Amino acid sequence: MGSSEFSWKLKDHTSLPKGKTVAMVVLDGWGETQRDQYNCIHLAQTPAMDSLKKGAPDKWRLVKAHGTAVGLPTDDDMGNSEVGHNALGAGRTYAQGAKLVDLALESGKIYDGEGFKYIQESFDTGTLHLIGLLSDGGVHSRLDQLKLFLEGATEHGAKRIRVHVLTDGRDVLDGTSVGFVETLENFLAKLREKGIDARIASGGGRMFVTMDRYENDWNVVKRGWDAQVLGEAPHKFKNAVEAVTKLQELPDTNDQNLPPFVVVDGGGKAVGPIVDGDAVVTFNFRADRMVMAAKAFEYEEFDKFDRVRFPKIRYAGIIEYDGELKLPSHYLVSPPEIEKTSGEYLVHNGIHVFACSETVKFGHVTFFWNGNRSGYFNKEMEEYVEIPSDTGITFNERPKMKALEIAEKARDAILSRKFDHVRVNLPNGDMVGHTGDIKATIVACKAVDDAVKMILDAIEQVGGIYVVTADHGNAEDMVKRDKKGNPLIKDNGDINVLTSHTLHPNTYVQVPLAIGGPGLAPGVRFRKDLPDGGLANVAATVLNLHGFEGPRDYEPTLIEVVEN
Ligand SMILES: O=C(O)[C@H](O)COP(=O)(O)O
Ligand SMILES: [Mn+2]
Ligand SMILES: [Mn+2]
Repeated sequence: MGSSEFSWKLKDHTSLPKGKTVAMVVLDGWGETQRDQYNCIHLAQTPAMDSLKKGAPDKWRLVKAHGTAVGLPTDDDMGNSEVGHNALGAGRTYAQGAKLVDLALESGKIYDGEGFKYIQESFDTGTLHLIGLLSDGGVHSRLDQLKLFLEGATEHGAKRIRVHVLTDGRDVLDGTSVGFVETLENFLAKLREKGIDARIASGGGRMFVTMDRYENDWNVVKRGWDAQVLGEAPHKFKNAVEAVTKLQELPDTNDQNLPPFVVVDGGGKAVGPIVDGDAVVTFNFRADRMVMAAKAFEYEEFDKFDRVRFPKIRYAGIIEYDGELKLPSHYLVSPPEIEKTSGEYLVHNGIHVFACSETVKFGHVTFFWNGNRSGYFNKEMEEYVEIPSDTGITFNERPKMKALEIAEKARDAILSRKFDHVRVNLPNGDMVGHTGDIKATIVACKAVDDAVKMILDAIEQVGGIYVVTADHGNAEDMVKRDKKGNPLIKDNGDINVLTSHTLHPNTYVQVPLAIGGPGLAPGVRFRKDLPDGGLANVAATVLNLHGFEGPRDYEPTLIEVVEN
């Protein structure tokens, strides 16, 4: 075989042995920053993670998990699970959805593609519906992209437009949704001045309406379907600003879990249900929380809930959400082609893989890890275990989530000696951090630490190796800060709670990376020459620990072996 021909076979590492069980533990939303009263990791008892830190600098270090280091448009973009797990699994960074949609809108190429031409067929007689997350969070979508697309679509023939908004408060501060809705309303008013019939037709909070993920709770998608397609919701308003303002006043309600509403005309009739002949575009560029809605819009055969009406529409995603399922079949921008991920290399090189998390993060260690592909590479070599998440609650109500159950599965997988690579995501720091509940987040961090301990103990027993890291920050800082890093305090003395991931001014967010275990060969330590290493460097590092060199096109390994 010529040297230019591709082979899945990895080169043997020059000095590191094969045959060690490697536990790959990802702490979701666990960053490193100052240890103050807003740092829930610091406030919690975390002896296992604290002891790993003592290994610095040879066995514990920080890695970048935000911005361009994970393929986001700028270094002012906080990290997130999608780009973090993509980088961890693929060993390289890719221009991600946010960036690809930016480029397609900027160049106008978005309007030349098959996907746009497909929906354009509806513009003469039908309505163009846009459904997605309304904020500038940049994790799932961005308002500036929505505005550009609205403008472009009208220039390319759209005459009647209905926007179905999902309020955020999770990637941006809670309470900001009214402002985003106002901005959009003003923008649509300008389109109306130009003769375009453009309005907001429905809405609801992202965690309660439409944006469920990994099939945790189809009721969430159903609520969206009822409002967007059927024009039915428990709350009816004359306009969306009034809707969001009023609904927020309900007890225990915030932007994330706002109940669904529809906008109605003077006669009480919904202004924008989706009907035969319409076009629908979901404008979130991130897949996980749009896949379920995409299935509802696309699949003829569908039994997840009663759709009542299945209109004959032209549906496109702003991007393709699942390359394996080819979902949706029409899309406006091609997704990053994430190929030859470390997970695929592992199974081609005889490594048995076990991956586990609970539902809300299950796809992170499978779908995202494997380059946005659902399913196994090789069923004989892999086992993916999903522990059902609690549904119908916000996670501050049960902050321990399923951390213990995940750790038990990982422990059993390690002790069974059937697997060489045991990968888990521990969701608590992130999922509870997003609720903004500091007390609950402290409990969450302790639960994560207990889980880490259980996994490290199992690794100890089998003489294995552990790698512990995180995908981005969240629980380590729960307050919104000014540019200098000082907490922003409201007039009434309350803090401005930070529900989103973190991006610490000056240092930016960095996450820990620790290696160790009895199987780690003597002399293995972190290199000193890659201080800017990021999550994408972890894949080659892990392949080394399995006894292989990383592929040549991967970001370099973070470890070296020195003579003792
Ligand atoms: O989808 C979410 O829950 C948040 O927008 C981002 O969180 P994640 O990137 O950790 O999933
Ligand atoms: Mn995450
Ligand atoms: Mn998160």
